[in-house]
Amino acid sequence: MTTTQTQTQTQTIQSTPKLQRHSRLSTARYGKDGVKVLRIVRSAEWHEIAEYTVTVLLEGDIDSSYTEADNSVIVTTDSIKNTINIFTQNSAHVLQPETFALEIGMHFVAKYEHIKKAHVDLTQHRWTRIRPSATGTAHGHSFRRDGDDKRTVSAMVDASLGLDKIKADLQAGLKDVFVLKSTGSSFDGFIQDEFTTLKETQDRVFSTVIACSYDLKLPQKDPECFSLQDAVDAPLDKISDSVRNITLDTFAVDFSASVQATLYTMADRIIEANALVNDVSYSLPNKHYIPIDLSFYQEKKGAANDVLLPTEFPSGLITATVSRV
Ligand SMILES: O=c1[nH]c(=O)c2[nH]c(=O)[nH]c2[nH]1
Repeated sequence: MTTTQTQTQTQTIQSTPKLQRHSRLSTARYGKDGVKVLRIVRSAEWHEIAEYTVTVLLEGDIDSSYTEADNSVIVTTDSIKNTINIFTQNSAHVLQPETFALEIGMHFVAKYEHIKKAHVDLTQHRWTRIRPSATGTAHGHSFRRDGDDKRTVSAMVDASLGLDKIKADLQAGLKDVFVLKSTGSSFDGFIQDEFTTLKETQDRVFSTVIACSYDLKLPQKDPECFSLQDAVDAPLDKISDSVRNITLDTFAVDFSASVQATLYTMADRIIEANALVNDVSYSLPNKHYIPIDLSFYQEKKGAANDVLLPTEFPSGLITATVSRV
């Protein structure tokens, strides 16, 4: 193609009249999803590690990138990924997931004037120190993935009113905590009508994959403006441990009258034990294990329900948010 041909084509494209608009942009948020990082914090023989999957989404004066093909307002998602990697290397808070997420969010609203909000979601994968049998003590640099469950953080930094009036929303939680108790759970007294086939039971398997999220109300030195120090000063790891322990202890020890009742007890205890937590949400799928009828084979009819069929779907799904009174 000659230069003249190229120019003519370019002119044709540029002179295309703008289409009449039938819409407006209501909301827009963009960024990088699923950025995976492992940080090693080295100190002689003792290493600390943190593995995260991070999502950063930005909001602000970016509408023209959608409506006018104006890329001049775009901090590329590639740069967002690079920023996460660089903060993972340089941050003094990298081992404290809530503070780390807030720090990344603060960076984007401070660095780019037209970026008003940053949403940082972070999942922390479990690594626990191996205790070699020769010593019985925690090893300095060897770890094992002791479970699928993860710690979660969802941080939002809002500088819409200016950098001297920053607001921060912070939720933390856990997810993918797969638990099962083989007794200590009943379910009866529910509505009986022409749609009901479920039998009442005083003894059933209770299994669920726990997802829990709690809002954190951080005390602020300056009530008008959030600062990272507010997160540094808060006992965030202690709260996380407390939520995990209460959730697992309640599930294990309490007799369950229903998934709903167990959910409420867990959340109520978390609010009682943690002054900075005012709202707790749970999502508890009821993973049904259905007794397999072996009465055709067993000598004794109605043999104990010791063999069950694990079913993934359909599952019940019990959710709620519980708030401080
Ligand atoms: O704990 C339960 N809650 C329900 O709402 C329900 N529904 C159901 O079929 N089984 C159960 N179990």
